[in-house]
Amino acid sequence: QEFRLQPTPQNYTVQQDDSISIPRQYRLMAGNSLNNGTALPLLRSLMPEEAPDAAFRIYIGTKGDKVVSSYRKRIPQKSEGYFLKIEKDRIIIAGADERGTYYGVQTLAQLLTLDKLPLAEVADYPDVPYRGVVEGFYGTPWSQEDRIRQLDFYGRNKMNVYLYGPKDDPYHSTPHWRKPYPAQEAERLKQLVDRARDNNVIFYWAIHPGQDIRWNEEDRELLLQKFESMYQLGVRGFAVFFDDISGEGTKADKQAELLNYIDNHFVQVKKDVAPLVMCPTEYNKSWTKVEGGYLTTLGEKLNKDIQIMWTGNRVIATIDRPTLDFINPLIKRKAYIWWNFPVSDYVRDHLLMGPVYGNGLDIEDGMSAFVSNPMEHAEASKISLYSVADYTWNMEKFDSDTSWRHAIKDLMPLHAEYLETFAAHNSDLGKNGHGFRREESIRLQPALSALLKSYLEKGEIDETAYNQVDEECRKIILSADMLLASGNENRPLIDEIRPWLTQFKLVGEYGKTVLEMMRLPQQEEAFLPGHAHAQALQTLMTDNDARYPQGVKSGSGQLMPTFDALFEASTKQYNQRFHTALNARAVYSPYTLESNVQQLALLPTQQKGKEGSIAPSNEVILWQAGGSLTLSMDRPRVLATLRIDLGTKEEGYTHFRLETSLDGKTWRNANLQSVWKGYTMQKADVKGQKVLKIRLTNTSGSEQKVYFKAFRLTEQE
Ligand SMILES: CC(=O)N[C@H]1c2[nH]c(C(=O)Nc3ccccc3)c[n+]2[C@H](CO)[C@@H](O)[C@@H]1O
Repeated sequence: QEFRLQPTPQNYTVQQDDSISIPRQYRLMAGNSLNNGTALPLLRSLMPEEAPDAAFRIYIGTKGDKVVSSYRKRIPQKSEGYFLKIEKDRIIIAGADERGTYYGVQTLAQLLTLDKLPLAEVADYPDVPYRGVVEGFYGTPWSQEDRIRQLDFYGRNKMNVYLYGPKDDPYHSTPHWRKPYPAQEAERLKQLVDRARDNNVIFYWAIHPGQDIRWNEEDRELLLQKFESMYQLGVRGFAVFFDDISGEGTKADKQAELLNYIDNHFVQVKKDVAPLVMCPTEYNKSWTKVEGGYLTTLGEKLNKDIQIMWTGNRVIATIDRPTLDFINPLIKRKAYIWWNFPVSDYVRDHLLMGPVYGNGLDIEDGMSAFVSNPMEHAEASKISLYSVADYTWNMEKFDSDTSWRHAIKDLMPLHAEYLETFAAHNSDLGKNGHGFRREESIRLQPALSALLKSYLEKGEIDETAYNQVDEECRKIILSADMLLASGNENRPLIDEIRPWLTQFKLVGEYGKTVLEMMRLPQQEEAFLPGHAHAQALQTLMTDNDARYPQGVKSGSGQLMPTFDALFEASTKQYNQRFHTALNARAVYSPYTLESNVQQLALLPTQQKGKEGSIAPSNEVILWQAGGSLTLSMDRPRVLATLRIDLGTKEEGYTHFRLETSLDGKTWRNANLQSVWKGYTMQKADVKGQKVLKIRLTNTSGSEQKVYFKAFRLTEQE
C-alpha cells in the first residue's frame, strides 16, 4: 500500500521529482512559546543531532514567535492548525498554538519514515475540536500498559482527549466515588496523566456518582474533594457521568445545579482546567421525551461552557445531520458525541474489527467533540480508533475502506494481509439488544450467496463460487496460524484476540469440510467421515472458552450461516438418498423467539443444559399496547422454574399477562410473584407444567417502558 499521512491532512502538496536526504545534523531555531511544551522534546527524539554550525536548519514555533514570523500568513487560522514545509536547506514547523506545532512534528515524524524526505508543504488543522476516546465500557478495564500504549497512539494520530471512566472502577462509580484512590492506584493514574501530557492529550477523569448521590452539601463537597485529589495528581480535565442510573440522581435540575457549582467553584477558579463535560441520563433520542423537559432543563440551566454528551438516536447508533439537528437546539450547544463503537460489552463474544462507516461526512460543524467508546480489548480497538482519528480530523476526505486497511497495516505491518483477512470476517455483532449490526465478509458475500443459492435451489455446485469460497477457507486457516505464530510484532494484540483466532481457524476448517461434503451426498460411505468431522468442529466451535457461555463467535455474520446451511442441505440430501437420519441441524437451539415488539424481536435465545433464556436487552423497551413476546420450544417440555425481570416493581407487572400453552391454541394464565422483596425479579407458578409455548403480553392498553433484564426458564430433570 502506498504511503499516506495519518490523519489525512487538509492540504498536502509534494514536489514529485525532488526530495532530500534526511539531514543528519541541523541547527535548531525554536520559538520561546515552546519552552514548556512537548513539540520540542518530540522533535529532538526524532532528530537527535543538533549542531549550532550545521547548514541545515529547522525553524519551529507558534504564530507569535519571531523565528517563524515570515510564515505567519501560512499558518491556518484554526485551533491546533499548523504549517509544515520541507525545503532543500530547511524545515519549517509553525503552529497556530503549541498543540498545532506538536501535530506538525507528528506529521514530520511520519515523513521521516520514508527513505528520503519529500519537498512538501502541509497546511493542516482538525475539523472537530475534541477528538479521542472515552474508556467508558462495562467489563474489565484496560490495564496500565494498555493505557500507556493508547496514549502514545493518540499522540501519533492527533487525538487530543482521553476520558477515564471505566464503569467497573469502584472509585469512578458507586460505591467508592467519594473516596480518594489508594496510593498505588493514584500513582498509576499520575503516570497516565504524565504520559497524556507527553502526547499532548487532555486527560479527563470522570466520576459516575448518580446511582447513590444525595443532593446535599456533604456529597457536593465530597465530590469536589475527589476532583481536587485528582487535580493534585495532574488531572486537568473533569467529567460527570449520569448515565445508566435510576432514582434521585436522575433529576435534571439537581444535576445542573451540581455541575454549575463545580464549574463556578472549581473549573473557573483553577483557570488551567478544560471545560467540564457531562453525560446526561437521557443520553440518546430513543430514551428521551422532549416534553418531559429533562434535556431542555439542562440546555437552559447548565453554564454555556459545560459540554453535554450524546450517543445519538439510540444507545448504539451512527451520527448524522438529523441526529445533531434534534439534540443541539434542545441543549443549546453543540453535542459532545459519545460514539458507542467499537464497544462490545453487550456482545462480548464478538470482536468488532471492521471499518468505521455510517457517520455523516458533512457534520463537522455540528459537534464539539467525537469520542469513541472502545472494546475492553485495547489493541484490537485501535483499528476503529485509527479511523475515528482520521474521520474527525478531516471528514470530507475520509474514506472508510482506505482508512481501515491502513489501520490494519499500522497495527501489524508485517502481518497486515493476515490481519486484514481476520478483521474482514470479524466485524458484525450478531443479534443483540441494541439492534446495531455491521457488514461482514463483504468481498466474499457474492460468492457465498451464489454457492448457497445454486445448491439450495438446484442442488448444483456453482464451481466459480465454490473455488472462491474454498480459497478463502484456505486463507482463513493460514491467516489464523500466521497471526498465532506472529511472535513479538504485536503480542498484546495476539494475546487479546487469541480465542477468536483459534475459533477463526475452526471456521476455516469447518468451511473446507462442508465444501467437501457438498461433493459427496451421493456416495454412501465417503460422506460419513466428512459429516462426523463437521459435527466435531461444530462442537469445538460452541464450547471453546469458559468466559463465553456459547463460545466466542467468529465469522458469525456470513461465513457460519452459509456453512451451516450447506451442512444441513448436504446432510438432508444424503438422508433422502440413503434413507438415513443423520443429524442435519448445525446450530441446535430448542427455543425460538417471536415478537411484534420491535426491540425484542432481535434478541437471541440461549440454551445451557437445562436452562433456556432470552438474552437481556441493553435498551429501554418501548412495549406497545397489545404487544407480545412468545417463546416456543421444539417439543413440549416440563418446566421447573420461569423467572422474568422487567426492571419494574410489583405494580409494573399488572400491565402484563403471562400465559402458557401445550398446543399453541389454548392458553392458560400464569401468576407472577416477587422473588425477593424490593427487587424487580418475578417468578411464575409454572412448576411441573408441560408447555410448548410461553407468551407475555402488554394488556394495559398503553405503551409500557420496561427493561428486559431477564427471561429465564429451567426444565425439570
Ligand atoms: C452512555 C453510555 O453508553 N453508557 C453505557 C451504556 N449504557 C447502555 C445501555 O443500554 N444502558 C441501559 C439499558 C437499559 C436500561 C438501563 C440502561 C449501553 N451502554 C454502553 C454499551 O453497552 C456502555 O459501554 C456505556 O458504559
